[in-house]
Amino acid sequence: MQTEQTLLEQLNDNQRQAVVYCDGPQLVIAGAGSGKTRVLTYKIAYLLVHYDLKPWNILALTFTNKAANEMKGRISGLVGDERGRSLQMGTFHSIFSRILRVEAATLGFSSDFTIYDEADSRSLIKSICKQMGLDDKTYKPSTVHAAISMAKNRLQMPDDYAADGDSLERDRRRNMAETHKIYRAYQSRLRLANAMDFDDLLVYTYLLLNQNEEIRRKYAARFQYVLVDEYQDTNYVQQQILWLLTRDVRRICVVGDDYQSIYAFRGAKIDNILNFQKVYADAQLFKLERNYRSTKLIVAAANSLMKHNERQIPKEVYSENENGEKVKVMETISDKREAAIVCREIKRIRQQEKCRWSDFAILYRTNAQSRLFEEEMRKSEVAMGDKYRVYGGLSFYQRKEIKDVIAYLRLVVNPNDEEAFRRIVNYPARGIGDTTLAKVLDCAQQQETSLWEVISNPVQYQLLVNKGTATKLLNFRALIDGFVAQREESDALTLARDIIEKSGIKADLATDRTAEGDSRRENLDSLISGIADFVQAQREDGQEEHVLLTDYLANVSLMTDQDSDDSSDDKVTLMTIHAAKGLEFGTVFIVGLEENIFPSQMSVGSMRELEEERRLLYVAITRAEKHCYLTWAHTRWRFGKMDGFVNASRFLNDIAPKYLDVQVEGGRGSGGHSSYGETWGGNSHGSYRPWEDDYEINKPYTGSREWGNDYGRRSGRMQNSRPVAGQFMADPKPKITSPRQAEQAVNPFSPSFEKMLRQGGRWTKVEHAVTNGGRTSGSGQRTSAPSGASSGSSYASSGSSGLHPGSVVEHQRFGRGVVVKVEGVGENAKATVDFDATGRKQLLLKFAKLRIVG
Ligand SMILES: Nc1ncnc2c1ncn2[C@@H]1O[C@H](COP(=O)(O)OP(=O)(O)OP(=O)(O)O)[C@@H](O)[C@H]1O
Repeated sequence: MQTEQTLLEQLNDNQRQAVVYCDGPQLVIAGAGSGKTRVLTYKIAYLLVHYDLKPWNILALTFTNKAANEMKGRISGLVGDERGRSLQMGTFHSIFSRILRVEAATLGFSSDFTIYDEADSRSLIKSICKQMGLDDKTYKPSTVHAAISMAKNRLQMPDDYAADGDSLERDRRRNMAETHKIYRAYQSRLRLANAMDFDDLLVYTYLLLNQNEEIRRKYAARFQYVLVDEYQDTNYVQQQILWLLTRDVRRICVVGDDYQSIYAFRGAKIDNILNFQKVYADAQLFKLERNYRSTKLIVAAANSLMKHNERQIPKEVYSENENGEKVKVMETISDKREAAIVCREIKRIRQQEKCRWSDFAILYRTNAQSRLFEEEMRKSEVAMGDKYRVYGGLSFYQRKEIKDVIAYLRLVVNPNDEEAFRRIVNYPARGIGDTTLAKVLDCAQQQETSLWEVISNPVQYQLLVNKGTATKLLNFRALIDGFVAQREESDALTLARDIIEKSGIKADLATDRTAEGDSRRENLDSLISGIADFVQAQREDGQEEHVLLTDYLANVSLMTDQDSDDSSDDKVTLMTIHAAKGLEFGTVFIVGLEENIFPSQMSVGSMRELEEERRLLYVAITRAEKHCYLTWAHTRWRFGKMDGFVNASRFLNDIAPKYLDVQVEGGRGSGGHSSYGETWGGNSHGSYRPWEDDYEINKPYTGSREWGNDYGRRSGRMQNSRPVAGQFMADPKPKITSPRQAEQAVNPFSPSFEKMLRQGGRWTKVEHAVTNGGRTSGSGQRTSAPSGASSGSSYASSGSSGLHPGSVVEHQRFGRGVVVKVEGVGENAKATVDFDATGRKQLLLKFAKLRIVG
């Protein structure tokens, strides 16, 4: 246990001031890496030691359960286990779901309500659309759910929504005019199922506190001090709940960084942090600006990026660490090369600095981008197949076999749970088909009751099924009833084991002798181990003898993205930037810095969204301690074809060039200050000369160019206007998976592929795409005319046609030059060109697209 004195000694001046100020509302703006967690942890310890507050009177809200557990552990270390354990600390959802269970009756729910996850919500919407006769291609469940979720985030209930002209108009424009009716049906089905979705946990907490003054006072009095982490990512409802809880005593401390607000797509409102001092007029502002994590140059680069955002609280984050090296920008010819180069760099740095695999992270905008890196790592010559871990994709709890068992557990706890019922009523198969289920559903709808009620009283609800089906339904009911009866005596572990056995799931899985079947059985074992762990942990925490299923389910359903992260492995991390929030790594690669990927296509039309994308890049850069790389590729495969309109991300132009060391594939960087250009071009790598084989024939490019100006010009004038599908949006719920099997990908430079292109006549289109930086079409037409280019110019094709000594040509990177010699034919056609700025080069025409300008 530490004394107040020793606690405060571990903080810098600004951190200490933020910790000891407890007289009223407080806003702590904490720059990246400035010790936000430390301040929160120590402040709570200080409240316990100096003010002798009782731990249950302190409410601390975090972004993930993991963060809460870590903080609890650290506080216990400072002030002792007993006090640490009793703190009210967790995510908004987990803390408020506990309150809702206690107060459920006031809201007309029973305390055993189920929490529907995203998949449940979508499945329910799908079922409603089906019943309403709406096409689920027009009314995509995910889109409808997003609309409902956003409405809830605005505290707009079905009646408000139906009366809101703007919402109705927007839905009409999207051909989804019936959304308000779906919303109404959705809310009523949730209620019949005694279920709440994630958003409801907040909405009902708000309604509970707002409509019941006595209850509000009770909790306002209980939570004498409220602390909130990551305040920049709170939404409107969360802010409203906090106001209800703190408006009397106003002892609230919010910590956050407006620069790191990246969850607007989930409803987060940066205005909460920007306007905190308006809402709490007497709030004191504290700024933590010293970054302990990164080198000076990384911090400076990140700051320079943020100068381009208008909406912000001004701050000057600084570092007292060493200068370090500039942020490296790597421009590669293709997405495959990008992956190859990143892997090579990881190996080089690891060997040079004797660091661990886990010191590296590859961060991308969307989950789909991980595939190429996985493929590269799995190549035998790269041999990193077991050295990486992908976070994303299907989480453990989303796997079918796990969802099946959880559905049984849910139904036992809350037999009215419609989604659980529908999932398992005929799993394992017991002869209750879709037609029967549809009848039960219709009956429940007409009688405004749950599916369970209908099968419990089929006669009363006039369920019209034949005798055989009625018996099957009764048997199912008896099976579940048996577990319900057992629920009070058995703990969660025993009950889960019994359910797997008696429901027939175990027998069903036993029949599957495939590798897939093995993995399903292993997953079930793992689920059981998880339940055993939970039961054990609860007992160690002094919970009662029987750890109830309700507690386990509440815990599982509120797991957040990062909660199952086991970062103890020594592996390279591959994850989206959203998932990397709050983490730090020695070396960070931020990949795919291209227009329409980062920033995403969805954001480029709106200033606010662009600013959010810029903040996302800020978050990514500030994860790096020592080395930070920004990479982009001239060509990228998407949706099974090469995207030949790739431009560098406009954000590269936002970072002050003096903090960047630009490396162009095949040549030295523009910075000229780094020795890195040498190794990159291939000189000091000995045998590794990446470009000579597949791109430029002669020596690597050794010239320089003005990165900043060039990108400004290019991204400005050659915007890609093609739509990009949702696959490239941020995955709102990144999940952890093991490395997955390599998928088949087409290698743009493989012999067979080239042959295919030549034969299929797509070659011209693709080869233009390779290097002409945004101009389109096989005929050499451009979608937008680059400034200074003559409108009559044409491209040299894969052969040498059109090119002859004396031709004046333009190359995207080397600039203008005069052709000296043309030799070879077809595939092997080469040209020797004297470039004004960069000297003589010999180029393979099939790759080095030259535009003939004179
Ligand atoms: N006063 C201090 N003295 C030494 N190290 C510190 C101090 N405060 C924080 N640190 C260290 O700085 C690093 C960053 O701290 P922390 O993770 O709390 O930052 P953060 O503000 O939460 O960062 P971010 O918002 O970027 O995720 C940690 O390694 C932490 O131990």
